[in-house]
Amino acid sequence: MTDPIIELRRASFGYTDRAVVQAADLAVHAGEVVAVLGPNGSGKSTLVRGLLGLNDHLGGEVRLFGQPRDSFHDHARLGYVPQRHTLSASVRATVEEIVAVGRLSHHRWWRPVVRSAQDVAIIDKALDVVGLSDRADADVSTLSGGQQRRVLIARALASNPDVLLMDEPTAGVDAANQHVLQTVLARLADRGTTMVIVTHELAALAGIVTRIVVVQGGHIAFDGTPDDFAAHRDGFGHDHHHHHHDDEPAPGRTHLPGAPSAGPLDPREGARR
Ligand SMILES: Nc1ncnc2c1ncn2[C@@H]1O[C@H](COP(=O)(O)OP(=O)(O)OP(=O)(O)O)[C@@H](O)[C@H]1O
Repeated sequence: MTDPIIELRRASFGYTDRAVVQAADLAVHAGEVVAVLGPNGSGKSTLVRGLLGLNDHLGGEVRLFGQPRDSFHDHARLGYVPQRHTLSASVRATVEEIVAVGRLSHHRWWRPVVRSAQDVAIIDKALDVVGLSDRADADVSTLSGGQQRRVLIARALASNPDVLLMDEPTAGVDAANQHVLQTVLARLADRGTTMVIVTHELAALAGIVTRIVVVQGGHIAFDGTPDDFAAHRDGFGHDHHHHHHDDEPAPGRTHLPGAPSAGPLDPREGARR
Protein backbone atom coordinates (compact mmCIF):
# COMPACT_ATOMS: atom_id res chain seq x y z
CA MET A 1 0.00 0.00 0.00
CA THR A 2 1.25 3.48 -0.84
CA ASP A 3 1.76 6.14 1.80
CA PRO A 4 -1.43 7.82 2.95
CA ILE A 5 -1.96 11.26 1.43
CA ILE A 6 -2.76 12.56 4.90
CA GLU A 7 -1.67 10.90 8.11
CA LEU A 8 -2.23 12.10 11.65
CA ARG A 9 -0.76 10.31 14.63
CA ARG A 10 -1.99 11.50 18.00
CA ALA A 11 -2.15 14.97 16.47
CA SER A 12 -3.44 17.93 18.47
CA PHE A 13 -4.40 21.30 17.02
CA GLY A 14 -5.74 24.50 18.47
CA TYR A 15 -5.20 28.17 19.12
CA THR A 16 -2.20 29.37 21.11
CA ASP A 17 -2.09 26.87 23.97
CA ARG A 18 -5.69 25.65 23.83
CA ALA A 19 -5.89 22.24 22.22
CA VAL A 20 -9.26 21.95 20.47
CA VAL A 21 -8.54 18.72 18.59
CA GLN A 22 -6.76 16.18 20.74
CA ALA A 23 -4.73 13.09 19.89
CA ALA A 24 -6.35 12.51 16.51
CA ASP A 25 -5.34 9.44 14.52
CA LEU A 26 -6.36 9.49 10.87
CA ALA A 27 -5.06 8.21 7.55
CA VAL A 28 -6.56 9.23 4.21
CA HIS A 29 -5.53 7.24 1.15
CA ALA A 30 -5.72 8.09 -2.54
CA GLY A 31 -9.22 7.79 -3.96
CA GLU A 32 -11.03 8.03 -0.64
CA VAL A 33 -13.88 10.47 -0.14
CA VAL A 34 -14.06 11.19 3.58
CA ALA A 35 -16.99 13.03 5.15
CA VAL A 36 -16.11 14.75 8.44
CA LEU A 37 -19.21 15.04 10.61
CA GLY A 38 -19.87 16.34 14.10
CA PRO A 39 -21.80 18.94 16.06
CA ASN A 40 -21.10 22.67 15.80
CA GLY A 41 -17.90 23.59 17.58
CA SER A 42 -16.66 20.00 17.86
CA GLY A 43 -13.43 20.84 16.04
CA LYS A 44 -14.02 19.78 12.41
CA SER A 45 -12.64 22.98 10.91
CA THR A 46 -9.82 23.02 13.43
CA LEU A 47 -8.87 19.49 12.34
CA VAL A 48 -8.83 20.32 8.62
CA ARG A 49 -7.11 23.66 9.08
CA GLY A 50 -4.68 22.07 11.51
CA LEU A 51 -3.49 19.42 9.12
CA LEU A 52 -2.89 22.16 6.56
CA GLY A 53 -0.80 24.13 9.05
CA LEU A 54 -3.33 26.95 9.34
CA ASN A 55 -3.56 26.88 13.13
CA ASP A 56 -1.31 25.72 15.94
CA HIS A 57 0.05 22.20 15.91
CA LEU A 58 0.21 21.31 19.59
CA GLY A 59 1.30 17.71 19.55
CA GLY A 60 1.64 14.46 17.68
CA GLU A 61 2.60 13.98 14.06
CA VAL A 62 1.26 15.22 10.74
CA ARG A 63 2.51 13.60 7.55
CA LEU A 64 1.51 14.65 4.05
CA PHE A 65 2.30 12.33 1.12
CA GLY A 66 4.55 10.32 3.41
CA GLN A 67 6.61 13.31 4.55
CA PRO A 68 6.56 15.14 7.88
CA ARG A 69 4.51 18.27 7.25
CA ASP A 70 7.28 20.61 8.26
CA SER A 71 9.44 19.36 5.42
CA PHE A 72 6.59 19.23 2.91
CA HIS A 73 6.52 22.22 0.59
CA ASP A 74 4.58 21.06 -2.45
CA HIS A 75 1.46 22.94 -1.41
CA ALA A 76 -0.11 22.79 -4.86
CA ARG A 77 -0.85 19.11 -4.16
CA LEU A 78 -3.42 20.17 -1.56
CA GLY A 79 -6.52 22.09 -2.64
CA TYR A 80 -8.47 23.83 0.11
CA VAL A 81 -11.90 25.43 -0.05
CA PRO A 82 -12.42 27.30 3.25
CA GLN A 83 -15.63 27.54 5.23
CA ARG A 84 -18.28 30.18 4.46
CA HIS A 85 -15.97 31.97 2.18
CA THR A 86 -17.30 33.81 -0.78
CA LEU A 87 -15.40 36.31 -2.84
CA SER A 88 -15.41 39.85 -1.60
CA ALA A 89 -17.77 42.19 -3.43
CA SER A 90 -14.86 44.56 -3.86
CA VAL A 91 -12.93 42.12 -6.03
CA ARG A 92 -13.01 43.31 -9.58
CA ALA A 93 -12.16 40.18 -11.47
CA THR A 94 -13.78 37.77 -13.84
CA VAL A 95 -14.57 34.18 -12.94
CA GLU A 96 -11.84 33.03 -15.27
CA GLU A 97 -9.25 35.32 -13.66
CA ILE A 98 -10.03 34.00 -10.19
CA VAL A 99 -9.74 30.40 -11.36
CA ALA A 100 -6.44 31.26 -13.07
CA VAL A 101 -5.01 32.14 -9.65
CA GLY A 102 -5.05 28.38 -9.04
CA ARG A 103 -2.34 28.05 -11.68
CA LEU A 104 0.05 30.44 -9.93
CA SER A 105 1.51 27.76 -7.69
CA HIS A 106 2.79 26.07 -10.85
CA HIS A 107 4.77 29.09 -11.98
CA ARG A 108 8.13 30.22 -10.70
CA TRP A 109 7.60 33.39 -8.75
CA TRP A 110 10.57 35.16 -10.33
CA ARG A 111 9.33 34.68 -13.89
CA PRO A 112 6.56 36.74 -15.42
CA VAL A 113 3.35 34.73 -15.46
CA VAL A 114 2.60 33.78 -19.03
CA ARG A 115 -0.39 31.54 -19.33
CA SER A 116 0.51 28.40 -21.24
CA ALA A 117 -1.85 26.43 -23.46
CA GLN A 118 -1.86 23.83 -20.69
CA ASP A 119 -2.90 26.47 -18.12
CA VAL A 120 -5.75 27.56 -20.37
CA ALA A 121 -6.91 23.97 -20.88
CA ILE A 122 -6.82 23.24 -17.14
CA ILE A 123 -8.71 26.45 -16.32
CA ASP A 124 -11.37 25.61 -18.94
CA LYS A 125 -11.69 22.11 -17.57
CA ALA A 126 -12.07 23.35 -13.98
CA LEU A 127 -14.81 25.76 -15.06
CA ASP A 128 -16.52 22.97 -16.93
CA VAL A 129 -16.44 20.61 -13.92
CA VAL A 130 -18.20 23.17 -11.73
CA GLY A 131 -20.65 24.08 -14.48
CA LEU A 132 -19.53 27.68 -14.91
CA SER A 133 -18.04 27.67 -18.41
CA ASP A 134 -20.76 29.99 -19.62
CA ARG A 135 -19.95 32.50 -16.87
CA ALA A 136 -16.17 32.62 -17.46
CA ASP A 137 -16.19 36.30 -18.42
CA ALA A 138 -18.70 37.39 -15.78
CA ASP A 139 -17.56 39.68 -12.99
CA VAL A 140 -17.47 37.49 -9.85
CA SER A 141 -19.34 40.13 -7.86
CA THR A 142 -22.39 39.47 -10.06
CA LEU A 143 -22.54 35.78 -9.07
CA SER A 144 -24.65 34.28 -6.30
CA GLY A 145 -23.01 32.89 -3.15
CA GLY A 146 -23.41 29.32 -4.40
CA GLN A 147 -21.83 30.16 -7.72
CA GLN A 148 -18.96 31.91 -5.95
CA ARG A 149 -18.31 28.76 -3.93
CA ARG A 150 -18.13 26.86 -7.20
CA VAL A 151 -15.60 29.43 -8.46
CA LEU A 152 -13.49 28.70 -5.35
CA ILE A 153 -13.74 24.96 -5.95
CA ALA A 154 -12.67 25.54 -9.58
CA ARG A 155 -9.74 27.64 -8.36
CA ALA A 156 -8.67 24.80 -6.05
CA LEU A 157 -9.07 22.29 -8.92
CA ALA A 158 -7.00 24.44 -11.27
CA SER A 159 -3.93 23.79 -9.17
CA ASN A 160 -4.40 20.09 -10.02
CA PRO A 161 -4.27 19.01 -6.39
CA ASP A 162 -3.97 15.38 -5.34
CA VAL A 163 -6.48 15.96 -2.58
CA LEU A 164 -9.26 18.47 -2.18
CA LEU A 165 -10.24 19.56 1.35
CA MET A 166 -13.57 21.35 1.56
CA ASP A 167 -15.09 22.92 4.64
CA GLU A 168 -18.89 22.82 4.35
CA PRO A 169 -19.02 23.40 0.61
CA THR A 170 -22.83 23.51 0.62
CA ALA A 171 -23.30 25.79 3.65
CA GLY A 172 -25.29 28.91 3.01
CA VAL A 173 -26.24 27.78 -0.46
CA ASP A 174 -29.87 27.54 -1.56
CA ALA A 175 -31.44 24.19 -2.40
CA ALA A 176 -31.00 24.47 -6.16
CA ASN A 177 -27.36 25.45 -5.90
CA GLN A 178 -26.77 22.76 -3.28
CA HIS A 179 -27.92 20.26 -5.82
CA VAL A 180 -25.51 21.68 -8.39
CA LEU A 181 -22.68 21.38 -5.86
CA GLN A 182 -23.64 17.79 -5.14
CA THR A 183 -23.41 17.06 -8.85
CA VAL A 184 -19.98 18.71 -8.93
CA LEU A 185 -18.77 16.61 -5.99
CA ALA A 186 -20.16 13.42 -7.55
CA ARG A 187 -18.34 14.21 -10.79
CA LEU A 188 -15.07 14.76 -8.90
CA ALA A 189 -15.56 11.49 -7.02
CA ASP A 190 -16.16 9.70 -10.35
CA ARG A 191 -12.85 11.05 -11.59
CA GLY A 192 -11.15 9.48 -8.56
CA THR A 193 -10.43 12.78 -6.79
CA THR A 194 -9.45 12.24 -3.16
CA MET A 195 -11.61 14.47 -1.00
CA VAL A 196 -12.09 15.39 2.64
CA ILE A 197 -15.41 17.14 3.07
CA VAL A 198 -16.61 18.73 6.30
CA THR A 199 -20.38 18.64 6.17
CA HIS A 200 -23.65 18.62 8.07
CA GLU A 201 -25.42 17.21 5.04
CA LEU A 202 -24.41 13.58 4.83
CA ALA A 203 -27.53 12.63 2.90
CA ALA A 204 -26.47 14.96 0.10
CA LEU A 205 -23.22 13.03 -0.25
CA ALA A 206 -24.68 9.54 -0.16
CA GLY A 207 -23.14 7.38 -2.83
CA ILE A 208 -20.03 9.58 -2.98
CA VAL A 209 -18.58 9.16 0.49
CA THR A 210 -16.43 6.08 1.07
CA ARG A 211 -15.65 6.83 4.69
CA ILE A 212 -17.05 8.75 7.62
CA VAL A 213 -15.17 10.41 10.44
CA VAL A 214 -17.10 11.86 13.37
CA VAL A 215 -15.50 14.54 15.52
CA GLN A 216 -16.97 15.05 18.98
CA GLY A 217 -15.53 17.29 21.65
CA GLY A 218 -12.23 17.49 19.79
CA HIS A 219 -11.83 13.72 19.54
CA ILE A 220 -12.36 11.39 16.63
CA ALA A 221 -15.35 9.45 17.94
CA PHE A 222 -15.90 7.30 14.87
CA ASP A 223 -13.97 6.36 11.75
CA GLY A 224 -15.41 3.79 9.38
CA THR A 225 -17.42 3.00 6.29
CA PRO A 226 -20.87 4.47 5.65
CA ASP A 227 -22.32 1.01 6.39
CA ASP A 228 -20.56 0.82 9.75
CA PHE A 229 -21.76 4.31 10.48
CA ALA A 230 -25.35 3.41 9.67
CA ALA A 231 -25.07 0.44 12.00
CA HIS A 232 -23.58 2.50 14.84
CA ARG A 233 -25.17 5.87 14.44
CA ASP A 234 -27.41 5.49 17.47
CA GLY A 235 -24.26 5.35 19.56
CA PHE A 236 -23.49 8.98 18.78
CA GLY A 237 -26.27 10.47 20.83
CA HIS A 238 -27.81 11.90 17.68
CA ASP A 239 -25.31 14.73 17.62
CA HIS A 240 -24.78 14.27 13.93
CA HIS A 241 -28.48 14.86 13.39
CA HIS A 242 -27.92 18.35 14.62
CA HIS A 243 -28.45 20.37 11.51
CA HIS A 244 -26.48 23.44 10.80
CA HIS A 245 -28.85 26.28 10.10
CA ASP A 246 -26.91 27.23 6.97
CA ASP A 247 -27.06 23.76 5.60
CA GLU A 248 -30.69 23.08 6.20
CA PRO A 249 -32.55 22.85 2.95
CA ALA A 250 -35.53 25.14 2.76
CA PRO A 251 -38.61 23.15 3.76
CA GLY A 252 -40.82 22.00 0.97
CA ARG A 253 -38.25 22.57 -1.71
CA THR A 254 -37.45 19.78 -4.05
CA HIS A 255 -34.16 19.43 -5.82
CA LEU A 256 -34.19 20.17 -9.49
CA PRO A 257 -33.11 17.32 -11.66
CA GLY A 258 -30.76 18.05 -14.48
CA ALA A 259 -28.17 20.29 -12.83
CA PRO A 260 -25.63 21.93 -13.38
CA SER A 261 -27.57 24.91 -14.62
CA ALA A 262 -29.08 26.15 -11.37
CA GLY A 263 -32.28 27.10 -13.08
CA PRO A 264 -35.31 29.05 -12.12
CA LEU A 265 -35.25 28.30 -8.37
CA ASP A 266 -32.63 30.97 -7.91
CA PRO A 267 -34.33 34.22 -8.92
CA ARG A 268 -31.02 36.08 -9.01
CA GLU A 269 -29.74 33.75 -11.69
CA GLY A 270 -32.72 34.06 -13.95
CA ALA A 271 -32.57 37.81 -13.81
CA ARG A 272 -29.05 37.91 -15.10
CA ARG A 273 -29.23 35.57 -18.02
N1 LIG B 1 -9.52 31.28 15.36
C1 LIG B 1 -9.88 30.74 16.52
N2 LIG B 1 -9.36 31.15 17.68
C2 LIG B 1 -9.70 30.61 18.87
N3 LIG B 1 -10.60 29.60 18.99
C3 LIG B 1 -11.16 29.13 17.88
C4 LIG B 1 -10.85 29.68 16.56
N4 LIG B 1 -11.57 29.00 15.65
C5 LIG B 1 -12.30 28.10 16.33
N5 LIG B 1 -12.05 28.17 17.65
C6 LIG B 1 -12.67 27.32 18.70
O1 LIG B 1 -12.42 25.97 18.42
C7 LIG B 1 -13.56 25.19 18.73
C8 LIG B 1 -13.91 24.31 17.52
O2 LIG B 1 -14.28 25.14 16.43
P1 LIG B 1 -14.35 24.58 14.95
O3 LIG B 1 -14.62 25.75 14.06
O4 LIG B 1 -13.18 23.75 14.66
O5 LIG B 1 -15.64 23.67 15.04
P2 LIG B 1 -16.51 23.00 13.89
O6 LIG B 1 -16.75 21.60 14.31
O7 LIG B 1 -15.89 23.23 12.57
O8 LIG B 1 -17.87 23.81 14.03
P3 LIG B 1 -19.02 24.24 12.96
O9 LIG B 1 -19.83 23.01 12.67
O10 LIG B 1 -19.81 25.26 13.71
O11 LIG B 1 -18.32 24.80 11.76
C9 LIG B 1 -14.65 26.15 19.15
O12 LIG B 1 -14.70 26.14 20.55
C10 LIG B 1 -14.17 27.48 18.66
O13 LIG B 1 -14.61 28.50 19.50
